[in-house]
Amino acid sequence: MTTTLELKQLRCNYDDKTVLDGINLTVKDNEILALLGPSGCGKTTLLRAIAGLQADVQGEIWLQQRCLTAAGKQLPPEQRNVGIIFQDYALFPHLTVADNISFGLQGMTSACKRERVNEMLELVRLEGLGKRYIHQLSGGQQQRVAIARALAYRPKLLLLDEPFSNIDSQVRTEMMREIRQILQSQKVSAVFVTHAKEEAFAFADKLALMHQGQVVQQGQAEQLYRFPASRFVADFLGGGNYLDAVVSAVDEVETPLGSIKSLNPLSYPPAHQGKLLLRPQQLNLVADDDGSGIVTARNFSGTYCDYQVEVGPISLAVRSERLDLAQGAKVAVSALPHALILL
Ligand SMILES: Nc1ncnc2c1ncn2[C@@H]1O[C@H](COP(=O)(O)OP(=O)(O)OP(=O)(O)O)[C@@H](O)[C@H]1O
Repeated sequence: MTTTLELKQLRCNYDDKTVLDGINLTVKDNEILALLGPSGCGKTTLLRAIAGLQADVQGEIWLQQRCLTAAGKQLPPEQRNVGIIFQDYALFPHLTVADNISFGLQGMTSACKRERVNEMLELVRLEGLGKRYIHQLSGGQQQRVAIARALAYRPKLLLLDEPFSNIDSQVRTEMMREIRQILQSQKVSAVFVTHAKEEAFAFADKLALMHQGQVVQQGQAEQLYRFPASRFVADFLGGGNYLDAVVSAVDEVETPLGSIKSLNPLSYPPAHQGKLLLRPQQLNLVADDDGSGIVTARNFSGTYCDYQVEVGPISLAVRSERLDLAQGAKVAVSALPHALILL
C-alpha cells in the first residue's frame, strides 16, 4: 500500500496557545484514519489544517506526493483535491438534492454533470430523490447527500468531522458499515474526527489518539487497546483497574492479589515497579466462602454483569458473564491469562 496523506511536524497556535504540537501521521491508500480524543485536544483544528481552512499552520502536508502545505506554501482548499463533510453537513437548503451534489462539479457539460449526479445518487442509495429539497430528507439521507456531494468530484481524500453525531444510535452501526463500503468502492482514503471510541473502533482502520495537541499513540484499535503506551490511552479506550506490581520473573509480577503470570515475556527488568492494568473483563470470579473478595455491587447488563468487588482495601471493577453472584457474595478473584501491561 502506498501513502495517500503524510503530515510532518504540523504545528498551529491560537494566540499564544499551542493547539497542534508536532503532529506526524500517515494515511495509506484506501485507509480510514480516526482522529480520536477528548474535547479540545485539537482534532478539528487538524482536520481544518489538512483541508486548508486553518491559518498559520507550520510543518508539511503531502497528498499523494503533492505538497499542500509547507514553509511559504499554503494551497487554497479548492486546489487540494480533498472533500470535506462537516458535522452539520453544510448542505444548501435552497438547492435540490441534485443541485447540491452537482455544486462542486466545474468544467463539465450539463449532460456529464447529470450523469455524475445520477451515479452518485445510486451510490448513496438516494435514487429518485434528486428533486427534493434538504428539509424534505431525514438526517441519515442528508448525510448521504453530503457524502455524494463530497465524492462527486473524485477527491483523493475525504475528511469527515464527527460524521455520526447526528445519526440515531440505532442506525449508526449500519450507516458506518455502508459508508465504509462506499469509500472502499470509490478507493478514497479518509480522515474522520470523533470523540467516541466505539465509532473509531467500528469505522476506522487505524486510530490516532490525540491529547493536548499531540498524537500520543497511533495504530490499529486492538493494538492500542491491548498495548496502551500510557495511562491516558488505557483509560480513554476503556479504563480498568490498576494494581501495584513488582516484576518477579521474566513473565510474572507480584501484586496484592498474589503473583500473576503474563502470556508473553515482560519488557521490564527484574524488580521494576509499576501499575498493572487489569481490564474488568480480564478478572475472573469464583464463588468461594473462603475467598478474599466480597461483591459490593452488581449491575446486570443482559449478557454480562458489572461487579464491584472488594479485596481487603482494594476495590476492583469486574465484568463477568456469570450472572449469579449477589451483592455480599464471597468470591476468589484471579486474573485471566493475558499479556500483562505495566503503566
Ligand atoms: N478560533 C479559535 N480561537 C482560539 N482558540 C480556539 C479556536 N478554535 C479552537 N480553539 C482552541 O483550540 C483547541 C483545540 O480546538 P479543536 O476544536 O481543534 O478541538 P477538538 O478536539 O476538535 O474539540 P471538540 O471535540 O470539542 O470539537 C481548544 O483548546 C480550543 O479552545
